[in-house]
Amino acid sequence: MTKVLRCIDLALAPEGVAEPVLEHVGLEIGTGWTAIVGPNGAGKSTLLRGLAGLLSPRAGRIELDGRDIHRLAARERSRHIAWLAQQAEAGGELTVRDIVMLGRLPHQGLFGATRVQDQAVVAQAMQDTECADWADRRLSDLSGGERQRALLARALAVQAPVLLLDEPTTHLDAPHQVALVRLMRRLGRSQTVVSVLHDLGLALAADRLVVLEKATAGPGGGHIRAVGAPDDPAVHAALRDVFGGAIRIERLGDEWLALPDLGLTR
Ligand SMILES: Nc1ncnc2c1ncn2[C@@H]1O[C@H](COP(=O)(O)OP(=O)(O)OP(=O)(O)O)[C@@H](O)[C@H]1O
Repeated sequence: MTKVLRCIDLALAPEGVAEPVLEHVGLEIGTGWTAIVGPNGAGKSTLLRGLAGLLSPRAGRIELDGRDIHRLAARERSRHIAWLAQQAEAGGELTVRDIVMLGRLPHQGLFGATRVQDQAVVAQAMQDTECADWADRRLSDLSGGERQRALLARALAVQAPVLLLDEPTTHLDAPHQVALVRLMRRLGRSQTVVSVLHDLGLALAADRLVVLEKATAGPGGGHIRAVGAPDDPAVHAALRDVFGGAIRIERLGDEWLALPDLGLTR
């Protein structure tokens, strides 16, 4: 099973943007759950889109177990790398079950015949994201959080060794955020799970954080400020720096908490 993503002196820019927003990215991401964090506009989604093979590098390259991901056939790449986008799709007339079944497409034959095992994988993915109860409803009729869970189920249904999730907790209530964190930790035991997260409290539950820093002036020039485990002091220092002192990081038992430093007096 392929598992290791490696960025080598990588520069990336969104489509149509002249200057790279991220430069000199050197990073190796293997099995486990990795959270990408950083300020708005630092390039988190751009990095994730790059890892998914959706952007051509402006410099350097990205390898999956030593193979340049841009040399993989699209179908092969989509079997190896599953992807949840930041912007939820409307889904048209498709039901939740139809949408989740699309996750099996990279594994199906020429005529897309659904196999018994595909149905079992789809059922499991809907169970893992708690959307089995409304499997026959149209995606377009669901609430924001329900839709997010259905699209997450589609990404899970790919059963790819690499799972890339851009803001997967968007629209989720607290119990479903907790369930998703537990799921990412569980999947990380055998898969390479990478998620962009704004909620630093959730990100500190990951095996590893990648902290991005925005360039001090003007567009472009974003870079990796720190990579490490949630208890790594260098990661804490980087988080405090890139968020301009707006957060405090504290330990509570075995967990690390990131709290907004509101500075309120009552
Ligand atoms: N289509 C685009 N056209 C022009 N600039 C873009 C485009 N998409 C992104 N950018 C710019 O690229 C930079 C990085 O954007 P990106 O979406 O990767 O940041 P991010 O860290 O994910 O931000 P956020 O936390 O706000 O989601 C930003 O300065 C953004 O304005």
